[in-house]
Amino acid sequence: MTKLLITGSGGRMGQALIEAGNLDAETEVTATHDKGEDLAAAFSDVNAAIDFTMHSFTKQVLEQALATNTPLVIGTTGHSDEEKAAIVEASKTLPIVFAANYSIGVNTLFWLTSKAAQILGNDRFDIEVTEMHHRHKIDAPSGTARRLLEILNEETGTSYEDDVAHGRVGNIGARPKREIGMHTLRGGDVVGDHTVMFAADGERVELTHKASSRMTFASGAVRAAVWLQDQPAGLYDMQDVLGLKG
Ligand SMILES: NC(=O)C1=CN([C@@H]2O[C@H](COP(=O)(O)OP(=O)(O)OC[C@H]3O[C@@H](n4cnc5c(N)ncnc54)[C@H](OP(=O)(O)O)[C@@H]3O)[C@@H](O)[C@H]2O)C=CC1
Ligand SMILES: O=C(O)C1=N[C@H](C(=O)O)C[C@H](O)C1
Repeated sequence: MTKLLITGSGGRMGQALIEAGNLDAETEVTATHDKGEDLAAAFSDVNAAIDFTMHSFTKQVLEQALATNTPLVIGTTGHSDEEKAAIVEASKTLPIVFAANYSIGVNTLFWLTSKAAQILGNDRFDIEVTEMHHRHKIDAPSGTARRLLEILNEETGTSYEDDVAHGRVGNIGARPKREIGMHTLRGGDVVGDHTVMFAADGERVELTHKASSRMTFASGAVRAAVWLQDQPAGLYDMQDVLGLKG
């Protein structure tokens, strides 16, 4: 039985993770942590920790995971480059899964996006990405959309800094071929929608994923925590857990 710590236990994902961790036959949630509580005590007797909280809190979670040699699943999004570098550094001595999205459907969307970009390219096809989330989400674009853009950048030889256009306004002129449009929508209780669109003269391909329950992310993260028990130190993502690489 894998003993799990869930940080951010009072949050939307924290609640789903407690449910998923106690539903899985191989895991049990034996420790929880929320703001203001003793983090070191929470890490004292667990086999893995799952963190879906706030980007600025990750540093403290990494410190405790390193101090107690506890494998870590990170679902939090919105990290700065410096915060991401701290995760990479910690993964030299600790097994860590760090993924913008733990649903099997979105990880299939990542794979499909890569294949579609290889086949269609960005010469005849214009590439646009949209995402929509609930009104409470604090980072934009979503971590999942950032990962989709990374994949599209890799496949088309474009860059996030130079070629991604975040929304459009005014007399912007005709669309440059290399441009990838990124459009963020926020409203209501939307759990998470992502679309990658390839639009050409005469035809259009749209790849869409819509999450309707946070349990899809939570059960994926619990699966990642169980998988992590047998892994050496290193930085992994959900594609590794699902065996979708290669
Ligand atoms: N990778 C994936 O598959 C998914 C990732 N996410 C990501 O997970 C994160 C959390 O999302 P969500 O659950 O909706 O957010 P919530 O705001 O509902 O929950 C965040 C939780 O973290 C706690 N928290 C915030 N700051 C701190 C801190 N400094 N110290 C300790 N605890 C803290 C909050 O406590 P308090 O309420 O007291 O502030 C709250 O319990 C986001 O980054 C989101 O993008 C979400 C879904 C799927
Ligand atoms: O904050 C959320 O809710 C979500 N965040 C993740 C992201 O930023 O991609 C994953 C999911 O779409 C829900």
